Amino acid sequence: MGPLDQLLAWLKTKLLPLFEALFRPASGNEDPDGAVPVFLGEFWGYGASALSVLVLSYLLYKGYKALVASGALELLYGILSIGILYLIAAVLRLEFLIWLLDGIVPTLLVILAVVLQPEFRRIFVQIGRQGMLHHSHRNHQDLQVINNMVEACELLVEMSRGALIVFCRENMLRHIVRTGTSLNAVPGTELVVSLFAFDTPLHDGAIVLNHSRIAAAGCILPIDPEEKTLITMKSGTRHRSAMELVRETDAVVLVVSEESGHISLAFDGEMHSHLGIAEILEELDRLLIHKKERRKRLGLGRMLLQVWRFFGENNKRRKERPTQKEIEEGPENRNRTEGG
Ligand SMILES: Nc1ncnc2c1ncn2[C@@H]1O[C@H](COP(=O)(O)OP(=O)(O)OP(=O)(O)O)[C@@H](O)[C@H]1O
Repeated sequence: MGPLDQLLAWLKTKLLPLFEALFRPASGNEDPDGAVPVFLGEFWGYGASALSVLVLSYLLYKGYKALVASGALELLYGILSIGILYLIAAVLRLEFLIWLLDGIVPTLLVILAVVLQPEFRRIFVQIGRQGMLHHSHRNHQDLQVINNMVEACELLVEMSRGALIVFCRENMLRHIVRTGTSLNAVPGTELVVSLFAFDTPLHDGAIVLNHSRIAAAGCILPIDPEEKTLITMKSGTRHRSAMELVRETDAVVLVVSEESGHISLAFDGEMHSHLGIAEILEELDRLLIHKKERRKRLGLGRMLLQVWRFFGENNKRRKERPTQKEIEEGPENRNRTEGG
């Protein structure tokens, strides 16, 4: 008998009786299938209900997070409104309304499924990419790295170059990193400027930052060819791809426009253009740095200084910010108007 056979025989003699004992039905609480562990026998009824509630809560929580991250929260509000309407109709016994809703709701659901197909797609992409059992931890980014990236953006604006800088949060964006050239480099200002400022092979596409390292450069972000919202109609593919990424994932993206020299920040399904540098830094700090670290770093004095700087910059920006009319007219007309 070889050592493997000996091990198997030992496992059989030791473990089999243990398993049999474990899965024997509890006395007085006979389980017809005999599949309930004996030590759980007494509490199985409560345990099963608690487990179901836990699993359901977890699924609802994950579903809600996917909805928020996919920017399709309005969809949930719409469905909830119909549910509330139903409830009111049932409580007040509004027979006609109930009859009407009974007739309309199934058709409405079909129409919703067709019209909101892109939103549904995003929700499922979100769930698929994150995974239901994804461990929730915030991707750590250093304050220094954030400062470096914003500084690099400012330098690139001066050089009239564009850039796409993606910060990962919980989603590590492996599917995006795979499309580029792996770097695993320290994100220094000079390196990022060198990547985007010259027509080298890596200047096209995006860099992806993961745990305060540049995971890859030259990455391709997704683009929805059917996207036709106002922002995307006026923007080129760089801005559209950033929008699509923050709709599908929880990433935060810095976009430097080669054309206009604007630095925009995209996150949570929205693109924020016309932000001041202080506001961008403030937002990145809020979005990417762990709360505990921020609290530690920001003593009361520094926090007041930040608030002061934030509002100062905000006021200055508000004065400089173009009106909706000026945005629609475009930069050439604006300059002409300004010049008289
Ligand atoms: N899907 C994408 N993924 C990554 N990078 C992209 C993608 N689409 C475009 N880019 C980058 O954006 C660059 C400029 O694209 P385009 O001019 O269409 O965008 P834009 O939004 O008008 O930006 P800009 O205001 O800088 O001109 C491309 O050369 C490429 O480097």
